[in-house]
Amino acid sequence: MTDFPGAPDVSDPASAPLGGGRLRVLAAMSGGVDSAVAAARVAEAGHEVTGVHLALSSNPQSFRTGARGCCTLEDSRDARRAADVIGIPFYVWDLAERFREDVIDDFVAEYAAGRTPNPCLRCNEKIKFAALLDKAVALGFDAVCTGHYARILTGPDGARELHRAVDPAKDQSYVLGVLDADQLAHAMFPLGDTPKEQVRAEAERRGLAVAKKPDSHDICFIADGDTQGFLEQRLGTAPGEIIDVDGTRLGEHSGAYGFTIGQRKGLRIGHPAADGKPRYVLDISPVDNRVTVGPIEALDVAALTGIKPRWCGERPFAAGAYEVQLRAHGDPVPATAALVGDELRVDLAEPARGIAPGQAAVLYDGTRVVGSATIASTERAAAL
Ligand SMILES: Nc1ncnc2c1ncn2[C@@H]1O[C@H](COP(=O)(O)OP(=O)(O)OP(=O)(O)O)[C@@H](O)[C@H]1O
Repeated sequence: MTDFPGAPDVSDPASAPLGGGRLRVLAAMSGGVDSAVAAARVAEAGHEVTGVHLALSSNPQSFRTGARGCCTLEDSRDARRAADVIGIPFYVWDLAERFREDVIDDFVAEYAAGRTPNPCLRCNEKIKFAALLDKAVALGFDAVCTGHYARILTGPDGARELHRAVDPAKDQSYVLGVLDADQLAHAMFPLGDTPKEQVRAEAERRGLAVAKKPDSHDICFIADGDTQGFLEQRLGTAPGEIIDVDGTRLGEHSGAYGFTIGQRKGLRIGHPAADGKPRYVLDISPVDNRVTVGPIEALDVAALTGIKPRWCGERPFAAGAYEVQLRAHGDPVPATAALVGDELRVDLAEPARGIAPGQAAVLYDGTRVVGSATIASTERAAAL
């Protein structure tokens, strides 16, 4: 039915969440090349596709700083033009209020609490596969299709499973690890089998004007990339101390929230540490507004506890050996994982460096995403 590998065919059960045949699919179109090609593939495979762009900023012009953020007016126009080329109906839905509450306010609150959130994961959890999917299902759509790089495969028992994309540089399964079985049953990721360069070439062949549009950067609502400035605008300044692991005062900061575990650059340390070695952020304490720094080896973590564990797909979790990924672009680490009460305990087979509370610990069994939990605390590999 289609020339493109990974395109969901109407006769392929893995692409047919609700029993097969021609599906009514809502394609989430950001105005970028990935979601345009994803929508085109699903339409070409014979499904009935409607495009929707989400307006996620209440002031889209404010995102226009030259860098590519999300949902500028230009993005919305690009998405509409792509829908026209594909030949599908297109709408803009305003989810700015939900996005502000569930993603931006949460992002600010997490930093204020000394944690390092992942807003893309939060957006998938609360916006794309909650608010958007709920609305889609209520309107009679069978599935939501996005340009995420991940694969949905059918396991030996017939259950749908989330897997890493074949292009490791583009794999987004980490930020989709929060999806439960029901959300997975209504999701389509048609690009998971294709390297990004092929997606661009395909966009060109299909006459999509976004073929050469640059990729969006990490945090779409901070278009200039200045997270520190963004947080300072919302949280103000709160001068406090930077102290060494032994309690020595080394300098000061203008707000503990501006730091991330493992950070080295941007530390205003007035006095060198006693051992003369460079210092890295080890701990952020919003209660006493203190940032603790130490030598690089103090960042090595041997174990962690994750809260709010979620299992991706239908298979129940079983304690055992897995790989765990601890940040969006990090390498997976061999580990054993078990539930202790309602928390996930993960013991790493080798120490991992700079693990920040607030990030997700995503468990993998080979390429399959098993589930995820939010890192709440870590245990150092060696005593200082
Ligand atoms: N404003 C939006 N409106 C509708 N869908 C969106 C929007 N932003 C993101 N998405 C959907 O979520 C997917 C993943 O978002 P992400 O920000 O990672 O985009 P991306 O990988 O740069 O893809 P694209 O090239 O389509 O922008 C997109 O491919 C798209 O399907």
